[in-house]
Amino acid sequence: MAVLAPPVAAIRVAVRRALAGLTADGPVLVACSGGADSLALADAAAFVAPRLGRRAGLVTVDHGLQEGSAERAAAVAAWAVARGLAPVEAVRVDVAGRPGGPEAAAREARYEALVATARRHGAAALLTGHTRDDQAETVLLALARGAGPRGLAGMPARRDLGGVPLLRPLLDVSREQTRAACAALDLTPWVDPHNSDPAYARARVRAEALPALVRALGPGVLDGLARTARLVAADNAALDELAGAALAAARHPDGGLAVPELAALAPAVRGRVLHAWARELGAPPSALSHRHVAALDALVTDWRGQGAAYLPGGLRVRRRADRLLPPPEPS
Ligand SMILES: Nc1ncnc2c1ncn2[C@@H]1O[C@H](COP(=O)(O)OP(=O)(O)OP(=O)(O)O)[C@@H](O)[C@H]1O
Repeated sequence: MAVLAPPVAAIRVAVRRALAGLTADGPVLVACSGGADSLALADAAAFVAPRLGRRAGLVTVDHGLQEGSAERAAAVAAWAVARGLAPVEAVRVDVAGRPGGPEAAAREARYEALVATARRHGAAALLTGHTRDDQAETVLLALARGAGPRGLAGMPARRDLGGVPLLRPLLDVSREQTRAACAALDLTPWVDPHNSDPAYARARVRAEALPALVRALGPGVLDGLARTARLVAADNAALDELAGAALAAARHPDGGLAVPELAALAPAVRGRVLHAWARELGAPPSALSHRHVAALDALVTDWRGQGAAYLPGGLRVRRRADRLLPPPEPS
């Protein structure tokens, strides 16, 4: 009997763990670019899911941005069908006319298409191939831009994406392992030229910063960064729970928040309460920064009769007496 290559076994174990926790019916769908990470993930899902009484399918998105992208999508889909995955879809998206840079636009279009496809098939979950290396890059980038705990927690292993559970089974698996698994399985991954394009900060972190850290500090750096993300995520969950209770306690029936209640909170909890409230008021999370939350905080802790704090989305929060007042309803 042929011996199973260790990286193939490790990836199957990781996928089995992720799928074992699913209770909803329906297939799981692997989001696959054809790169080594998501190809190894798709192969493992094809092996593991039927053994857990589930179907595994695959969806690959063609952004139409690179020469030959349609052929790549078709090749990934053909491989998936041959591998026994079902359902299999290659979805073409239109990236033009979206706000932000081309990378952000492609990402937004991709996630929209992935969620729509998952919903159409009643999928129990969508799986992506983010690895421990992606996590380490994310944490390093977050540290470098001075992110708070939310950024340092990196990518969660599980989150909700428009009503569909998004799972990242490979967050403890290294990129070296996904490449080795593909080689052992005789799979030829697609190599995304963007991943090595020095125009992107992440590509520079991948090609230069992380290898330099590994040379200086040893190979444990990648595991260390990923572990930091896990530890911070656990603290975040606890602080978020405290903040949820504190927000409920500070609410006034007029939709405002009671300043004395807010002032009594630890700064870390108060910041989260104000962040959550700003989101509730309609501030787009992607535009909501530390600066906006600090302006709200100043209405509580540095009150000098100043004017309103402005939030993204054209929202204005004022303080009157001992209350923070939500923006007036648009007339
Ligand atoms: N075109 C695509 N179609 C479907 N899923 C995608 C596509 N591009 C990325 N993904 C999903 O998002 C994950 C992260 O993609 P990203 O490009 O950030 O990382 P990557 O390290 O290049 O991954 P991979 O080696 O699998 O391409 C992938 O592992 C895959 O699950």
